[in-house]
Amino acid sequence: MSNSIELTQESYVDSIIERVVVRNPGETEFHQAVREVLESIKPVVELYPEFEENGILERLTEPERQIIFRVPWVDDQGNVHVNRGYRIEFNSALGPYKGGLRFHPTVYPGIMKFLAFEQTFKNALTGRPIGGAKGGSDFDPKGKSDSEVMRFCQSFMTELYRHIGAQTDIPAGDIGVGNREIGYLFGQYKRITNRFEAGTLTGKGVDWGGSLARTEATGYGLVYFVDEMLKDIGETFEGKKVIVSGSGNVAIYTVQKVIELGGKVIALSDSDGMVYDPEGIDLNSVIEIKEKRRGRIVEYLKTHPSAEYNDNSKNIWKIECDIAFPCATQNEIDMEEAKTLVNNGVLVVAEGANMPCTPEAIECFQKNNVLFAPAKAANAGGVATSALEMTQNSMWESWSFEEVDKKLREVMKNIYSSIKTTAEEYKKDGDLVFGANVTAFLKVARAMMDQGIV
Ligand SMILES: NC(=O)C1=CN([C@@H]2O[C@H](COP(=O)(O)OP(=O)(O)OC[C@H]3O[C@@H](n4cnc5c(N)ncnc54)[C@H](OP(=O)(O)O)[C@@H]3O)[C@@H](O)[C@H]2O)C=CC1
Ligand SMILES: O=C(O)CCC(=O)C(=O)O
Repeated sequence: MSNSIELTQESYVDSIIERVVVRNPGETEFHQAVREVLESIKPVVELYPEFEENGILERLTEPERQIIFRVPWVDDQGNVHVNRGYRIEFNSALGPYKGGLRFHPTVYPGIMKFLAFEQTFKNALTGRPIGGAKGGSDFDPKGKSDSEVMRFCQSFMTELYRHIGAQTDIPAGDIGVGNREIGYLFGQYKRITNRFEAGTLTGKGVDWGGSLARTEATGYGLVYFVDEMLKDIGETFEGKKVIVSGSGNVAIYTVQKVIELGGKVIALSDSDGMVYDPEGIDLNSVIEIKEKRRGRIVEYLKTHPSAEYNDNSKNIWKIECDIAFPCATQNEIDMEEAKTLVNNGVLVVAEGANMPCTPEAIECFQKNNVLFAPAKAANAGGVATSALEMTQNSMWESWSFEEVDKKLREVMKNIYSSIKTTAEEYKKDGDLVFGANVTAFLKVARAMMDQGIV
């Protein structure tokens, strides 16, 4: 009897993976994200036949709503351009849809769906009442003037506004969407709706409804998470050699917190290349180049001639380090980079970006006893602080930096301890990928069961 139940349940999970591949042809990142979650929760799904009876996995892998729209805009020379806009409202079992917007030329449905699917589980881990969504456009803000970015954001919001709201769907930033873009998006939302509805977007300017520490939150939260992992093995950041890929929002504030805790960051990158500074990266220069001037990381050499530059950003993983933080984009660490990191004696790999390590790379880290922190847990500090921004908005309050930072630290500590405990309960001690997937899945699945077939 128990054998037959096991067989049925196993084929249920496999059939859902197959179904996702068939129903979403060519969307490889989405297939990858679904496979990663479903394969790891398989033994748990087997324990609860009611999940199959209620079509939980069929519903969990199908977005509740997918919005695709035209975004026309005019450049500074008067030429008309047309981009494509997306909002994937994936799952609202735990609360209103919540997740960032990505503006990058590689954006297509496969990337939007993988991000929105992941966001559903990440948001569940934060302990805040938020569902999962993601959106964006194939628009490339690089090289565009502020006026062009403003006109694009206004056009994007002219369609998006009808789908979002503080109780419905609350977008925020992601790659290519920072404070500037959120400002333009919010301005247009306010103009169209005639409502100053602060809780509709997060990542706002601190003078008009934004939360202190939201800018820093993803990077700081990532480092707080790893600090907990290190504590468990009697270690700290003190004196550790650290590599951080990317040089955007997540990377910059990861570097800032690592330095504060005594670590030494020796390399950073952007999509053109990487810099290696054995003396320790000078963060103020990076902030000036990347955050203020929107320049290229190679410019670091102008003020730091002893640093080295390499025009292949993947080469960053060849540098020997104790802790690696991939904070740029999906699938930036494949098997080859993972093997190099392992051979160089890496102690911890923690994902700041969403899905930066391929499944083969994760397997390589886990087989070689590298402590591995999956994105949906380790980078959840950003969205958790967005939820704190929503709370402040609904209370018409602004909390101090210290207050928000303290809450962020508690959230990261709680995520670490809950996913670690889940892994132990299922005799998978130390497997934080399993712990994160199962903890989040059970929370979302049980809420879906409570709410009926919707
Ligand atoms: N912002 C947030 O709160 C959160 C973000 N994330 C994730 O973190 C990651 C980074 O986001 P964020 O920092 O906000 O984005 P930003 O746009 O601020 O920065 C992205 C950085 O990554 C670099 N980059 C992009 N592609 C590559 C590549 N192929 N190789 C090397 N570098 C690359 C960019 O370089 P260039 O300047 O050349 O474009 C840039 O430095 C994403 O995966 C995002 O989904 C996760 C949780 C929350
Ligand atoms: O703050 C948010 O709502 C979203 C952050 C985000 O996009 C992410 O966690 O990947």
